[in-house]
Amino acid sequence: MPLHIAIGLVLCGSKILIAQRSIDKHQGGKWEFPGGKVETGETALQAVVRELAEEVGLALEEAQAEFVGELNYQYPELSIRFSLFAFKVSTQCAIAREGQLIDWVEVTQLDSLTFPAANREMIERLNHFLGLGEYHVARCL
Ligand SMILES: Nc1nc2c([nH]c(=O)n2[C@@H]2O[C@H](COP(=O)(O)OP(=O)(O)OP(=O)(O)O)[C@@H](O)[C@H]2O)c(=O)[nH]1
Ligand SMILES: [Mg+2]
Repeated sequence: MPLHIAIGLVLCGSKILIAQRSIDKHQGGKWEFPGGKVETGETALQAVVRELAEEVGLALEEAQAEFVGELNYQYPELSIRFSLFAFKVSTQCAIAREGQLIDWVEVTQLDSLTFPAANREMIERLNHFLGLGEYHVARCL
């Protein structure tokens, strides 16, 4: 059974909230999107709202979430199913409640930061969700 993780893609204008994973954890020291394990009896949506409150002090409502998608990723040591939810917020009022480093970065700069391997596809899904995917320039006849 894969581990089920709920991820919050918290957007404020063109920026997104990221946090640094503590060094002693799986994929420690890398950047992450806030989120965590879906607990027994909880939906992924309930989990993401809880994790965003616990980790970065955001009081969000389930109704504010926009479902972005699900993705599976197989680390050599761990198989994970991620449920991705976007939240559009109007102020950057997150606080690092677990002593972690947090930052708001341009979505277009995510590619230049070090994330766990699973995040490559997560970022692609996010870009697609935001309409920032690949554009095919129409050729004029
Ligand atoms: N939160 C989060 N986890 C990620 C991301 N990318 C990624 O591979 N993961 C992996 O997904 C799992 C998430 O676990 P977590 O450490 O956030 O779980 P949690 O908040 O419940 O923490 P806990 O272990 O302290 O109770 C980890 O194995 C982590 O390496 C990401 O962007 N955000
Ligand atoms: Mg977490």
